[in-house]
Amino acid sequence: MTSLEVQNVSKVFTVRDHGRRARLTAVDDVSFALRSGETVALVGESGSGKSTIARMLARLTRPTSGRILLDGQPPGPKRAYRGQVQMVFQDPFASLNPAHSIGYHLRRPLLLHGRAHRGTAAEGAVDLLRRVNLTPPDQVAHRYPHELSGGQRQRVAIARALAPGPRILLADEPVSMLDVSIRLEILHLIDELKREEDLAVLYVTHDLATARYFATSIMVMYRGQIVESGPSDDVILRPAHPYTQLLAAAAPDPSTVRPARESLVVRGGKPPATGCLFRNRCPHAMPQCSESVPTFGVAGSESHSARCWLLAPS
Ligand SMILES: Nc1ncnc2c1ncn2[C@@H]1O[C@H](COP(=O)(O)OP(=O)(O)OP(=O)(O)O)[C@@H](O)[C@H]1O
Repeated sequence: MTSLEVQNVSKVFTVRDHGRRARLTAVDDVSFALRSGETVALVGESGSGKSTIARMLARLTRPTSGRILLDGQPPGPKRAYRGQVQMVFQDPFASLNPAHSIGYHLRRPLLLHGRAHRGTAAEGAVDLLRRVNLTPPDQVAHRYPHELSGGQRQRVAIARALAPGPRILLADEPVSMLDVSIRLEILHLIDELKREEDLAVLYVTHDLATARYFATSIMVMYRGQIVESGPSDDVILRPAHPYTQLLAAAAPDPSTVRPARESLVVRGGKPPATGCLFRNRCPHAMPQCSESVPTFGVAGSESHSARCWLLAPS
């Protein structure tokens, strides 16, 4: 069983604020694990730090502090790590090179990661296209990105991510740029591949409905922190943190899929710098919320917890 463990990871960016250098904590002391055969959804509004987490796991950016362990070990060289951990990006239009054929996009990682040699790479590419249901695969291999629809391109991006034979797939808003009508197909494809290949999947999304449907567990992020996590149904049906409650109340009917970017955005005044970062938007804020934010278990579920004083045992 493969696992990717995130231990107390933080990411601080240096940004310019009115011409002065300032520190922006994009991810603040986050811990969780991804395991084979499970999808973990990371949900939260825009700017909460979801992509920064995915990018740190893909080793596209370094954590400022904390550790990421692959099967209990500090990850080795980047190429070997990328053979195990692959990412699918949000924008299928930007992620493929218009100058190269689809077959080229797939042969390259097969060769680079030693999964094929010159004589077998073309066949390997066709096999990958078959696995993501792009038919007829031998013809699709000769096409160029501009000849494909957004959904087909995202299937190619998924095929390319599968090429090195990864154990972990990071899917950063994989359907948010696609036509609503094909989003579920792509999410079902990722789900099928997860089951067939026993992948561990991180699903980054704004959308609570698909998070609940496709993920084993959900983590809710607010301003760089995971404020609630637990089994998907528990988090959505019995949200414990006032922020999750707000998201769940604003979410669409779970049987439909729509871009939830707008629906998840809730408004408030200037955010606090310490204590509970949500307290200025919280209808239940108490004096102790300005001091510390402990994590409490939610009664009735072993793995459901939230960072909120409302859950303190009386
Ligand atoms: N390279 C960077 N330099 C400076 N700030 C950054 C950088 N990347 C991200 N940030 C900031 O970090 C915070 C978290 O951004 P991130 O993209 O991780 O959020 P997100 O939850 O993925 O948002 P979205 O859903 O819009 O993609 C934001 O305030 C963002 O502006």
